[in-house]
Amino acid sequence: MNDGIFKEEWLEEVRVAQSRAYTPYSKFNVGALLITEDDEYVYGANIENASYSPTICAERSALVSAYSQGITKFKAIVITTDVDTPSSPCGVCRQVLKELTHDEMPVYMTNHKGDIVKRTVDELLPLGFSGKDLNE
Ligand SMILES: O=c1ccn([C@H]2C[C@H](O)[C@@H](CO)O2)c(=O)[nH]1
Ligand SMILES: [Zn+2]
Repeated sequence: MNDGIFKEEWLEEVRVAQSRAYTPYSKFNVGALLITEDDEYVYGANIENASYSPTICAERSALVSAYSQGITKFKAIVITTDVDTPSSPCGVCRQVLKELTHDEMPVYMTNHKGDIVKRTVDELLPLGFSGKDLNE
C-alpha cells in the first residue's frame, strides 16, 4: 500500500493487537490498531463473553481504550483477522467509528498475506446518522 499514509510496520503492530483477542467462543481473532495524530499506537482486540451479547469488537475496544486515555485524534485504523479476505468492520463498529473519528479517516482492512483494502469511514457508512442529524 503506497498511499503516502500507510506504514508497513502497522501490519506487525496490528498482529500484536490481534494476539490479545479473547475468543473462547468464536475463535475468530480480530486485531485493531489505531494510529493517533502523534503516531502513537492504541491496540484493540475482540473480547468475548459467555453471554455472547456483551462481546466487544476489536475496533470498538481500540476506540474506547483510546478515549479512556484521553486520546481522541486519529490518523487511521488498521484491522486484521485470520481469514483470507480482509474483513471489514461490522455495522455497530462503523457507527462508532463515525461518532469517534472523522469521515475521511482511512480504514485499512488487512489479512495475513499482506493484502490491504482501504476505505474511508464515510465510504463504509454512507449517509450515516450522526449528532448533526439531531440538531436539524
Ligand atoms: O467488525 C468486527 C466483527 C466481528 N468482530 C468479532 C466479534 C466476535 O468476537 C467475532 C465473531 O463475530 O469477531 C470484531 O471484532 N470486529
Ligand atoms: Zn464490530
